[in-house]
Amino acid sequence: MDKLLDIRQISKVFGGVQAVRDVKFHVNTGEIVALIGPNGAGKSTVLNMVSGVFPPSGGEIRYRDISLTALKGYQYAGLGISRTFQNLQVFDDMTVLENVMVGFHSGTKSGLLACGTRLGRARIEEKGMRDQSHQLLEIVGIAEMAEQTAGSLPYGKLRLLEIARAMAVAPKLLLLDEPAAGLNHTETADLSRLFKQIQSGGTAILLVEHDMDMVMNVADRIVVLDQGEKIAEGTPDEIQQNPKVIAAYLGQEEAVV
Ligand SMILES: Nc1ncnc2c1ncn2[C@@H]1O[C@H](COP(=O)(O)OP(=O)(O)OP(=O)(O)O)[C@@H](O)[C@H]1O
Repeated sequence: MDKLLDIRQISKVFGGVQAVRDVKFHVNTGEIVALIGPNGAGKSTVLNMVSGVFPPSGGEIRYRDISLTALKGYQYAGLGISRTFQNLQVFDDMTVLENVMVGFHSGTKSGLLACGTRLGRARIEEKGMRDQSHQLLEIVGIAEMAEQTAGSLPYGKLRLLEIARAMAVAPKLLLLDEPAAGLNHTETADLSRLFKQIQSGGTAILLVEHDMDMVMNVADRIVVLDQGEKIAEGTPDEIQQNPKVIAAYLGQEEAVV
């Protein structure tokens, strides 16, 4: 399998806090990798470095043959990396469909300004965007809510909306930060199926998640962080039996076993 994302010994220091230290792992094309660990282990910090929110203090992140470490956040457009956030980022007053269409703007040839003034190519692209946005809403299972304002959706559906929007750029790599947070058991199971479906379309997923049922169900491989360092990596079966992982989780409310 091809390495899509290669994280090479990255570190992050915030003031005096060493949030991440020499972490190394990779994600293959079309693979689902879960990044787990107790609270404060450094998972979100790794995701933020991969998605260009801030650079590593040390080490390198390679995506295909590009060094992400050298890029600014805005240079990520068009790379095929997309993400969702721990805290929902939807526009409450816009419709569900419009929220998904926002996700297309970085990928359109005419750009946001031309779309706004509805000139030639922009209009054509907008029709295309509407159709594709509808398809994405169908994939995540909320197409019947397309014309409702996003603010009227229940929490679980908003999570699906965020994923539909992240899919607008047809990502090769989807970064998900705690997508199951606040979801009930049925919603979590539905989301797990959706991730498998997204994977079958060729998209790789790097998933930060506390819900161990979801992680064990969907992940091909799991990377475990504790206090900023990688302590284990393996298949779900291997991780569930790893003594270091069990010890790291002792006293945490989310048990691995
Ligand atoms: N912007 C920041 N400034 C200072 N310290 C930070 C910052 N972001 C994270 N940290 C610290 O870095 C460490 C790792 O935090 P991080 O949020 O990456 O952990 P996490 O594994 O995602 O935790 P959780 O599961 O609770 O979300 C923590 O000690 C945290 O307080």
